[in-house]
Amino acid sequence: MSNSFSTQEVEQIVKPLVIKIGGAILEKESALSALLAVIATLKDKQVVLVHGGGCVVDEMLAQAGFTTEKKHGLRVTPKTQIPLISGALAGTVNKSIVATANSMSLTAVGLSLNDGEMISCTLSTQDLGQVGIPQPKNSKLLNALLQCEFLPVISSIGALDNGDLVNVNADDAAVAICQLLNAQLLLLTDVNGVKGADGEYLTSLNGEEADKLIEQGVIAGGMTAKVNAALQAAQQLGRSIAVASWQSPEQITQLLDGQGIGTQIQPS
Ligand SMILES: Nc1ncnc2c1ncn2[C@@H]1O[C@H](COP(=O)(O)OP(=O)(O)O)[C@@H](O)[C@H]1O
Ligand SMILES: CC(=O)N[C@@H](CCC(=O)OP(=O)(O)O)C(=O)O
Repeated sequence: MSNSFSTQEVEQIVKPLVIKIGGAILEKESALSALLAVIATLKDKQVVLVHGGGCVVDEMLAQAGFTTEKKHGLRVTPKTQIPLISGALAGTVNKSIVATANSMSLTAVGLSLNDGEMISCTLSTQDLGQVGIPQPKNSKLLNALLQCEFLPVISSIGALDNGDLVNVNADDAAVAICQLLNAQLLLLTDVNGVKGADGEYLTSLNGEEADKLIEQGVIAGGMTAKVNAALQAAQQLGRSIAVASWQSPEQITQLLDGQGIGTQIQPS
């Protein structure tokens, strides 16, 4: 009997799905559970979660009496703040997502970028302190975990070749994990996608349009880092990357059915 799937559909089915969640989901326990409940229904799909937690870092730094600054959506990270930032992201946030997932029988495993040498980092040249630029390195650990049906949950703390810890923007971390696995990528945030100059959500966005909107200040803050990360992934993988909301996790099944959700960031 011949099957009726196109090559593209078959690729879509067998590729792992990397889902990046922004930190704000952690402030809404029911949203995280709702997302994990949808992931639990994707029985034949290998899923990897990459998470941020910028808002948790903001709170912890403020509590410790530190001020913090962001440039183009990236946190300036003095070396002295690394213990606190890595403790927040690779510790508190990562362990609490893993615990919530395991309470829902998802058999999650908490990791950071340097575990199993998945991702190597170099220091950003943008004068940001201990901020890392991630590159895919070794997929053995992730492939083994996925084959054994674990749900990997990855924080955006990485390391340089000399062993120093670095803070990586979580959208950049998700792109590197996606490249490592040649996976599909979905960037989930607290809004329904990227808004254009008229304040309406865009269904599609290419590099040229994005540069203009960033220059005009229409795309700002954390959305700048996200759009730049998505453009890089779209360009490298030769396919569009969705930016959508974690507030509507049921959209994931639409994405897997080949429908566009949120804003599709296009390769140029
Ligand atoms: N053009 C834009 N369209 C949508 N959101 C934008 C835009 N420009 C800035 N933002 C802001 O970016 C935020 C998402 O970025 P960020 O807070 O870093 O998300 P996450 O933590 O999910 O990575 C939105 O909540 C919104 O306030
Ligand atoms: C270098 C850099 O900016 N690192 C980010 C890492 C966390 C993150 O990206 O969190 P969200 O996805 O919730 O924004 C930070 O310190 O906030």
